[in-house]
Amino acid sequence: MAQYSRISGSVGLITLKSLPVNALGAVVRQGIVDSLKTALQDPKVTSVVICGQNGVFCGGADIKEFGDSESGPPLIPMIHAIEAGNKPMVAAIEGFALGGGLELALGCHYRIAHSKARLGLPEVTLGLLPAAGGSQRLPRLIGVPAALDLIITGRHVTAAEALQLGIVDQVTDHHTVDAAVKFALSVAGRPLDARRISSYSCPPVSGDLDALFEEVMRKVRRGARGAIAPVACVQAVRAAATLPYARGMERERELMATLFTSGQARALQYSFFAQRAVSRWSTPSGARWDASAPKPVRKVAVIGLGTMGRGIAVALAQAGFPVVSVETQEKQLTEAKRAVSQMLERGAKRRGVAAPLDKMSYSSNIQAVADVDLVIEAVFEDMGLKKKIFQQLSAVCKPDALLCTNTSSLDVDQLASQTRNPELVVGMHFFAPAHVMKLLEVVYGPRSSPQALATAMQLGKKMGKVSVAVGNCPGFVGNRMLKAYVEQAFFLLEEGATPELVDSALEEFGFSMGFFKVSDLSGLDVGWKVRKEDGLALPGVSTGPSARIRQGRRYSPLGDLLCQRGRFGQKTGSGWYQYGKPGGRVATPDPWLHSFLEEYRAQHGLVPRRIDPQEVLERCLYALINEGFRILEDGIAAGPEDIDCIYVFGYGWPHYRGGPMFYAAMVGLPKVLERLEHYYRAHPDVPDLQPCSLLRRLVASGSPPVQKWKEAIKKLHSQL
Ligand SMILES: CC/C=C\CC(=O)SCCNC(=O)CCNC(=O)[C@H](O)C(C)(C)COP(=O)(O)OP(=O)(O)OC[C@H]1O[C@@H](n2cnc3c(N)ncnc32)[C@H](O)[C@@H]1OP(=O)(O)O
Repeated sequence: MAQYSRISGSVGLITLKSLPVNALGAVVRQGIVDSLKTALQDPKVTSVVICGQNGVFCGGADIKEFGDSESGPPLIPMIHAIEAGNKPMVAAIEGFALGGGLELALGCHYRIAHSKARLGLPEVTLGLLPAAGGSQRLPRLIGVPAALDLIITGRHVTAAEALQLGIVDQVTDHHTVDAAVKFALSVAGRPLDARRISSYSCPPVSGDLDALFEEVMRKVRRGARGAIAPVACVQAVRAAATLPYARGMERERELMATLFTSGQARALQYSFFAQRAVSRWSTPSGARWDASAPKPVRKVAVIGLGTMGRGIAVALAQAGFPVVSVETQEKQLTEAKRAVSQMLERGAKRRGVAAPLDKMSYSSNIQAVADVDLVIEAVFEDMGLKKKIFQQLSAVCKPDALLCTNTSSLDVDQLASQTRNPELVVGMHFFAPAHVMKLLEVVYGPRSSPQALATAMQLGKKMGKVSVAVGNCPGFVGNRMLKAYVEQAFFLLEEGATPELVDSALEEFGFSMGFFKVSDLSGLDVGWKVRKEDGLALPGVSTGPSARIRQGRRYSPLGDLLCQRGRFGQKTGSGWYQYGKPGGRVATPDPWLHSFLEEYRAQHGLVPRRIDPQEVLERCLYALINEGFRILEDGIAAGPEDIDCIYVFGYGWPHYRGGPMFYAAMVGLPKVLERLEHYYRAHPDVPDLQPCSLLRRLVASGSPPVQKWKEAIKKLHSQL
């Protein structure tokens, strides 16, 4: 709702009231329309202030209402009525003015912001554009280049930057509504024509306007990789720059209509709520986020300063934690100190703050962690080494310290069993580079206490990560699913595809890099080492029937064969592609590799066939999705939102496709099932293609929408 009152004798005060962020739902819009009418009709009122309750101006349109048929007064005429009003309207901005919230403020004649407020038009992140006049008013107010920057990126600006850009008229450190009322009293009776932004022309740009838009559009298309909203944002701003306001608004409406009904907007809005849903974690044993208080964490340690350890230490220091970093190899320690300081300085420069160098301390002695509240072990993926470290930590640390491992796939419970307090052991699986990547898998073992899980989840949140609680199994969620995808990519090469064909299909889908390019970048030797440890990559079985079978199922030794030839990817100058020189970064197709594949197929009696991009997508993505269903069935992830966040924030799944499980729901579960059945018939020696029983049961129960899977899975489990 919106509450109306009159204060200071002559100021009408409209307060938006809709917890938690005063979103502009139907009831709020109705309240504003009614309050506005009262204020404009009351002869005692000479000016009006619009504010929000609880220190928040407005978080924008109510995203929860987007799928529903529209009810209540529409936003655009409401904002026009505010702008057209004959009494000065002042927006009192505290907390946030985002999306429709900022558009509402832009309809006002003046804007006063608290110094801690943040403003922005983040609609692009929801697959939309600022379509309540924002794309037309903002460029008229602050100019085309600055408006393009804000609208295309969706970034929030501080009140200080908003003042500098000309979005707000005044910034206050005091009570914002009081300041706005005082301001409203001072402007009462002043003419308003020059304050109505819709009547402005965009300030002229220096240089050629067409050239500017062409350049921006080129950049946006390159960066968007198939996302349609950023492109529509540019088109809408171009309309503001080239058309009268009314025609610009028509263009804004047309573009919005296309976006609004697109699958991309639905996916991004799903993702918005999924990110919030994963913070409300639960485990199969009944532990829950709202019943488990985290332990206080004041000081943290990182063990091992390789690439991962350095990134984790930087992320912790940037989040304000004092960090003790332990590295026993002196040479590595010296290098790491320099690298960590550089990373902190670069990050600080980018964010315009002081580098938190004073948060870091270093040691080559594990005793240095004696007084910390939480340790993150980040040494090599070697179970023997990790076990030894956990034994040492258990002896050295405070008895109530949380011991975490950054393992990407090893058994967290085995490590817990090395300690005095296995309930205080959890996995914190970061993604490289750990100070950049948003994802954190928090892995609970069978003995991890709810409090340990809650503490790691909260630490992740403080580090700005999307933290997802997952159960303990080889590869957890992300890497377990990836295995099925990688396997299909190899099999497709055996059957006739090239790395270029597979990669271009995946890149066309929206991944920034296809699997083979990623593999060259991260180093083929990484997977080879794991396969050797798992008993898959065996020396001396390059021919005969056993060459392509391991542990009773189809196996492709192609990756192992490249590694045996020293082709580790970019670092050696060749892998699935060639790079000209070791360390080269530009992938070019490699004739040697093509001949090698031909010889390999001939040697193993494989008759190559034409493979189309659709098959690449179906085989790679549906195999991965099928494993996702198995993970849900096993209770390793609590719901599809958890898997989707993991893939969007950790594995480069295109954000505008929501994540693999959302994508499966969009494609249609019956279709995913039918294609998996088809491929499993063709490849009965590939168990990953055998449709999982949960997928079958969801299809049999009518393929509920993805938001209802959690409920459906619970019901299906209870029927077993
Ligand atoms: C014609 C179309 C015109 C306009 C289009 C739009 O306005 S689209 C909406 C544009 N606004 C946004 O994109 C803002 C989205 N919200 C946020 O970025 C953050 O929520 C915000 C406001 C910065 C607050 O962040 P904070 O970390 O403090 O809280 P949290 O994100 O957990 O949100 C709290 C709960 O509020 C719900 N919520 C937030 N914004 C909206 C919204 N616009 N509509 C509906 N609900 C919203 C959010 O889901 C949280 O609820 P929960 O039940 O906990 O999930």
